Amino acid sequence: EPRPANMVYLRTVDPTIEQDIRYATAHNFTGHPLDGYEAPQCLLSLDAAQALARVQASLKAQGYGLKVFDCYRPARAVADMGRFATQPGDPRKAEFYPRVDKQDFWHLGYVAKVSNHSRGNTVDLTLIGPQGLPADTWSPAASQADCAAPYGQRWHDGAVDMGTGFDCFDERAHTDSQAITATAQQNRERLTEALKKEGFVGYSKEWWHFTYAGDGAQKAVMDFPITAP
Ligand SMILES: C[C@@H](N)C(=O)N[C@H](C)C(=O)O
Ligand SMILES: [Zn+2]
Repeated sequence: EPRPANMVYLRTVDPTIEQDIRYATAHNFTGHPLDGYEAPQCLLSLDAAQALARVQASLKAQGYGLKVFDCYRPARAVADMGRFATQPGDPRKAEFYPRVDKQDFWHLGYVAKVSNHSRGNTVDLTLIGPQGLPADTWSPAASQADCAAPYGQRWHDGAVDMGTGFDCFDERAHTDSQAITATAQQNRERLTEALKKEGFVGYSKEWWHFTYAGDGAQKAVMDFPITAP
């Protein structure tokens, strides 16, 4: 399956949006790079990428910015997540899902059987800002800190305090959670408001997950691999 012409590299639309494509690395809830991520690149539909660039511009005017963790996700990567749940081993449980069994990700709403990410209009992202601690450099030997631990104690991804880390499968990651600090609640609101103005719809179970609804039509699921430009 070739890459459709309307699926573009976000870097070519807005090189100022930071990228840390976790599923191209082992620093994600499965502990391995996912099938189909041959390069750490954010691909999105042109409409979604241009809308995200407008969000970035509006956040920059406020002294903030975006960092994306996942964009287009090949269907084979979604299948890889499904296989992970059926196989023994939890190499990254202590960081990403210390209070949840991996078999429960689907019914709890943390992972989709068919993901909108595979339609090219959905993005996982966070907010960069002046109060953010500098990003740590990850290696497989890095110790695992609970993704819902207080801001100073969990993995520093370069973002401001969002209440939890990315892909933290925990009730504190629910967008409207009251079990996080007032600062983290304000940061979630700033991120959500900026995205909403440009047509992105959030997700109640994951503060980082947004789908661009501005172009209306439901898109087809795709499975071409993510490769270097
Ligand atoms: C796995 C997580 N990053 C995510 O995107 N979850 C939603 C529900 C999905 O899989 O589409
Ligand atoms: Zn997502």
